[in-house]
Amino acid sequence: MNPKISLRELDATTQAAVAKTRETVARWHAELPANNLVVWTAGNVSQRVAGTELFVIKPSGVRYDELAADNMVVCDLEGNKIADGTAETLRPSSDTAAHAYVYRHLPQVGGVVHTHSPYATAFAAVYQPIPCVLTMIADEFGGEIPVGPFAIIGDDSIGRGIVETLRESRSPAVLMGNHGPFTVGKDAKAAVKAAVMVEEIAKTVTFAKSLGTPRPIDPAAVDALWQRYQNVYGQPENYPDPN
Ligand SMILES: O=C(CO)[C@@H](O)[C@H](O)COP(=O)(O)O
Repeated sequence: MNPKISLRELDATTQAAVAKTRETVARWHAELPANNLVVWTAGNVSQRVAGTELFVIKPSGVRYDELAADNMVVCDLEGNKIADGTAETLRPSSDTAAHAYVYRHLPQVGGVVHTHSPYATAFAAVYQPIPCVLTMIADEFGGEIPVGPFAIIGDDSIGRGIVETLRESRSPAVLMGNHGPFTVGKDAKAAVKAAVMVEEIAKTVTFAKSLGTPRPIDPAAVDALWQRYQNVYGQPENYPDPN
């Protein structure tokens, strides 16, 4: 707990930004069960509060149908809950330290997601990177999806493993060994999309392996696919985003 920071004593602009981020993070948690990425409470989403040293994350162990903006927990970038208006006893996600480490060390990251989605987690269990054998992998991940080191929850070791692995890759997803996928993005929506996509392609590659040997895409083609998808696909930046 960081009692030194009290939400109601922050300026009105920051309070408004926190309120908007709480709504956003609550909304994107609903996509985890909706996309079959979690069972029970086994996954979490966070988003940096733009322009501040704060981020918002779900409360630990709370069912997705009980999550709402007003029970989203506000933390400083060390992962300490601030006096955010929720009950003092309401604890942030057990992965808060990992999310906080990512925000401290990857300033371009605005959203983090962790799940135990079955197909991606199976690759984490056998320490197998997901090879770049599909155009959708090249589009979204820019190459193979890497495996990160095993680390026990409770300190900065998971976060350090995520950051050190992602720094060596274009991928917004890392399969933490013996644990499961963590994904990052410019915001919670982008990180949730990466979590949905990594599970989908892990499933397809698993099926492909049962049919034969998946064939990696030529690296030059991967680069071309990734550049197009990142810079041309979809609508221009100013397209009105309802979320
Ligand atoms: O991997 C773990 C626990 O080992 C966590 O990811 C939980 O599965 C989700 O925890 P909360 O966000 O509900 O604390």
